[in-house]
Amino acid sequence: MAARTVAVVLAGGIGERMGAGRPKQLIEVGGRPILAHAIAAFDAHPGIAEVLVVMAAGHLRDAGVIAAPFRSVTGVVEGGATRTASTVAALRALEDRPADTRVLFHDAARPFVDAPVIDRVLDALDGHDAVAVGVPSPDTIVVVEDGVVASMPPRETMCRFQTPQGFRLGTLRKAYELALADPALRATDDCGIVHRYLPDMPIRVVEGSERNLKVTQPLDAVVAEHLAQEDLP
Ligand SMILES: Nc1ccn([C@@H]2O[C@H](COP(=O)(O)OP(=O)(O)OP(=O)(O)O)[C@@H](O)[C@H]2O)c(=O)n1
Ligand SMILES: C[C@](O)(CO)[C@H](O)COP(=O)(O)O
Repeated sequence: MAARTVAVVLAGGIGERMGAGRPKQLIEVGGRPILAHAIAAFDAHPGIAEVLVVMAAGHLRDAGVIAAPFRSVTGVVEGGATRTASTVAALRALEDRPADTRVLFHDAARPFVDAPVIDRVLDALDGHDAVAVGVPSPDTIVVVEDGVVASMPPRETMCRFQTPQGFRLGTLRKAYELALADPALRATDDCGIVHRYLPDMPIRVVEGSERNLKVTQPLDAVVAEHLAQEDLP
């Protein structure tokens, strides 16, 4: 029997850049918390059997209340000081699962992930152990060192990563095992961990969506409210 596919909603951050005085995933857009939007997208998807929420310390009760109406949420666990540490908390919570389990890691701060994006990640996991979601960059991206341009990669090769990022659990476990043994570990996402510690592992990139924005700074909350209003019946 195929292993259950799990979505991990990472909500372990404190939203420093948002400066709302509480984690930004608790802010409401379109009348409900950003965290609820993110959970709802996976809860409603027929390919997702289970959702695990990783929440910032001190806010587990809030997350429990938000998650309670969703049939597929099987747990709310405490996150760590970094996104990477929060992923580790999720991996611990999933340690009894088979290595071929498909697991999708999603930023709670991306409330408008939709079914077509989730479909593309799940489909790509049939042929790959690691899958990222990306959108083309409308801006020219440059590498800056000491305040001057060090290189200008061709824009058509540039892509902005979003989430969910999908993995076979055994592959992500292996990458994290190596990463956690590295005192110089630094990463901004889980594909970054796979890329650095399992460099021969191809990471398939599938198309994301411009609506799948990450609510990071106050202006993003204004845009998110606008998008949420568009979705209301
Ligand atoms: N220790 C952390 C840090 C981040 N995240 C999650 O990772 C996603 C992307 O992180 P980011 O946008 O940076 O959120 P924050 O860390 O909350 O923001 P900031 O860096 O401004 O504090 C968010 O859903 C966030 O909750 C997490 O689970 N655990
Ligand atoms: C995972 C991510 O959303 C991909 O764009 C991004 O790297 C998260 O970075 P953050 O600094 O934790 O917001």
